[in-house]
Amino acid sequence: MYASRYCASFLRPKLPLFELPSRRFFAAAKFSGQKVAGKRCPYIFPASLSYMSTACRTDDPLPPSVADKGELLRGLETALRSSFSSDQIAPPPKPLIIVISGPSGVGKDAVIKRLQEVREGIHFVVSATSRAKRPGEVDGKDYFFVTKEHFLAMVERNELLEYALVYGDYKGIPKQQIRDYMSKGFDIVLRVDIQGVATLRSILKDSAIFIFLVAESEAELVKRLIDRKTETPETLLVRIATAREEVKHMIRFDYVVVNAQGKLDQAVSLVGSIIDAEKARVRQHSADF
Ligand SMILES: Nc1ncnc2c1ncn2[C@@H]1O[C@H](COP(=O)(O)OP(=O)(O)OP(=O)(O)O)[C@@H](O)[C@H]1O
Repeated sequence: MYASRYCASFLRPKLPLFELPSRRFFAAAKFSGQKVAGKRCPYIFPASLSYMSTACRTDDPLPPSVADKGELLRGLETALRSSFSSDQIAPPPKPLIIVISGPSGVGKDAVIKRLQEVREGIHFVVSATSRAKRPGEVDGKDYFFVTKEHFLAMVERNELLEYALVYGDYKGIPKQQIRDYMSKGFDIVLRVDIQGVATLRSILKDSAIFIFLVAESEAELVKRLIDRKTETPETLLVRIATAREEVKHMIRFDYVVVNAQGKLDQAVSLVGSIIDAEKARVRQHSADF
């Protein structure tokens, strides 16, 4: 495992408490930055220390024994006058809110479903809707299917983060569900129609990431909608006309992901990479609503 061994040098005169590591592994080097085995030592201890020391790698394949490593570590701690902390250096990533939007039929549901299958710790917030259930949809899984009256009562009680009237039906996001899952450490995925994006941006600002899903072309999007067999020619027309308008709002998003025909996994993998990158940010998103 060790391609090289460590060597260090410690100038003896000012090291009263310090035991020199065994000579078997540590060749003496006279001062920081000195060449050892033909290489300049990359690690240089501050010159303000009461002595100078260096640690560098040579090409010697022999690893130091466990005892020697322990000895070296203790020596380094003594030199630094503090022990090495085992605390995590990077702060633990905070749960994210990921907003996914895009034209009707682009594959929002398909991408989210697959993302949940391949990635742990994702909670897809189940929206409430007043639209009728489509064949195969499950109440509480795909949506909470409620009556228009029930939906408006939820609005009245301020239970929704955002809601909109989409193609004659209400759709909205229950706040409590987000709070509950974020407190358990889950990343939250919200699926909203384009008109909800502007509202969510104004509420969540930079505390969420906004991903716009597109097909590779308009022609592919139309084919996909036809193949889904859920639309009449009239509703198809409305969805396609709306999709044309929606693409103009891409600028509101942080990322655009192409969900190309037959390449669902590629789109899902890109969404996963975006989430990973966002979690590695130094200044993390923090939601407060
Ligand atoms: N990459 C893909 N390749 C082929 N077919 C896909 C792809 N992604 C999704 N589909 C299919 O396209 C159809 C539309 O997908 P989906 O219902 O997920 O879209 P949506 O954006 O959620 O639509 P809506 O907003 O109307 O609910 C579905 O039949 C789905 O299985």
